[in-house]
Amino acid sequence: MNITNPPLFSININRAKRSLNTLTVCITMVPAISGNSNSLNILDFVVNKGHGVKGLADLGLKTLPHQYIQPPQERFDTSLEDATHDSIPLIDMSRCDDPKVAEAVCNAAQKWGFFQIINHGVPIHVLENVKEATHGFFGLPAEEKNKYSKEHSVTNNVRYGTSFTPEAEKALEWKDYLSLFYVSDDEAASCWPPICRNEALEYMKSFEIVVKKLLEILMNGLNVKEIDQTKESILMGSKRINLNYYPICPNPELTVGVGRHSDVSTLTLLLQDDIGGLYVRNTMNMKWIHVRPISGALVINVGDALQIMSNGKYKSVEHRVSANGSRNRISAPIFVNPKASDIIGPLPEVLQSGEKPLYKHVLYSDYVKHFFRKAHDGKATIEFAKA
Ligand SMILES: COc1cc(/C=C/C(=O)SCCNC(=O)CCNC(=O)[C@H](O)C(C)(C)COP(=O)(O)OP(=O)(O)OC[C@H]2O[C@@H](n3cnc4c(N)ncnc43)[C@H](O)[C@@H]2OP(=O)(O)O)ccc1O
Ligand SMILES: O=C(O)CCC(=O)C(=O)O
Ligand SMILES: [Fe+2]
Repeated sequence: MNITNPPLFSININRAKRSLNTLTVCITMVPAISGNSNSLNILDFVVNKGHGVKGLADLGLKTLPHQYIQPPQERFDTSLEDATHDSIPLIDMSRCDDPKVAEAVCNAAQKWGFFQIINHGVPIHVLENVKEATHGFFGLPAEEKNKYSKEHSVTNNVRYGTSFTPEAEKALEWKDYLSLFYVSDDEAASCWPPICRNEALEYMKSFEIVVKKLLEILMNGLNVKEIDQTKESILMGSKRINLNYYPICPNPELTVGVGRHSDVSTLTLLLQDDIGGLYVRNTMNMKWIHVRPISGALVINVGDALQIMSNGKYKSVEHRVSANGSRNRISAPIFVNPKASDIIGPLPEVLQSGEKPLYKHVLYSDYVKHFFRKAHDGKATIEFAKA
């Protein structure tokens, strides 16, 4: 990575004084992070002490710490990117039994890997509640949030973190997250943070019907006529909700909110607020398309598990998120996945006609662990399953 002249930190004291918590942080942390090469202290403040990038933003930094400076080829040139007028398909699910809707869903999954849906049946108040609960969680003091970090969480199923894999990344990403893996209502009631657990659970449950419908349509497009119990487990045997928080960034042009990656899920359903910043690769010309926020809509994308099961027919497309210089952004993806113990590979129905398998069979948890052990690297994860 090419980093020249790492910027010095400068802190806006008035902004930092706005809350007592932040003031405490400010007094105790300024000496520790005011150098220009003190990477250990930034990591300590953001990762170990659990302040996250929100903690940095609350200090009112005027320049981005050098640890967040991405190499030039990974940065955003939003003037170029917003100039492309392509957009991913928008599909109205109110007549989801209409063959035209099924055709639109299958075409979008093949051509774009991404689409937005409206009239999906998830009540607006459920979406609004989870957005509010996300702001609630990230607004908690660092000590509270840090109870859910990898080091302190009572379970692996609940994890508060920052960036993606800080220990493996050459440059960090400007995002904090809370990841909630669903095991049971009882486990959620005892382990998920009280400030967002009911809202996250209600959100996850309200999706069940539309997820099943989408998978039924997509399976039909692969000649899979019935989703029996085995298929149901492989397609949607596990669910994870992430609540993502992208605070205001002092130099958004130098960093990313999330780097280029594809999801390892079967399908991802994503709720974003009205701020924007999600970009999807147009695989036909390799340009980036902005996913325009549409009130009440959900963004759907194919994940690697479905690309593998469909033998490449449905595309798990690279996407990334920009950082924002003026507004805090949140998003809430639900990752619908195989179970960790499932073996995934191209479905027999897809290979029936003699098509050559592009992927081998892999244990799904091995695939996910491979994804989580490295930094974001575009479409490289799927190499792990190449035949
Ligand atoms: C955070 O920023 C992100 C996240 C994403 C996510 C995109 C997705 O598509 S998430 C969907 C993933 N699928 C599942 O969770 C369902 C299946 N589950 C499993 O296979 C397992 O539960 C497991 C996730 C592999 C964890 O199994 P476990 O036995 O508990 O293994 P560990 O040893 O604890 O973890 C393995 C390895 O992964 C790291 N890790 C685990 N959970 C998370 C998490 N929620 N977030 C980040 N990293 C996680 C963990 O640190 C371990 O690494 P080690 O180096 O410590 O061994 C997309 C974009 C983003 O920016
Ligand atoms: O925040 C977003 O819009 C997308 C986040 C994302 O790609 C992810 O969490 O996998
Ligand atoms: Fe993603």
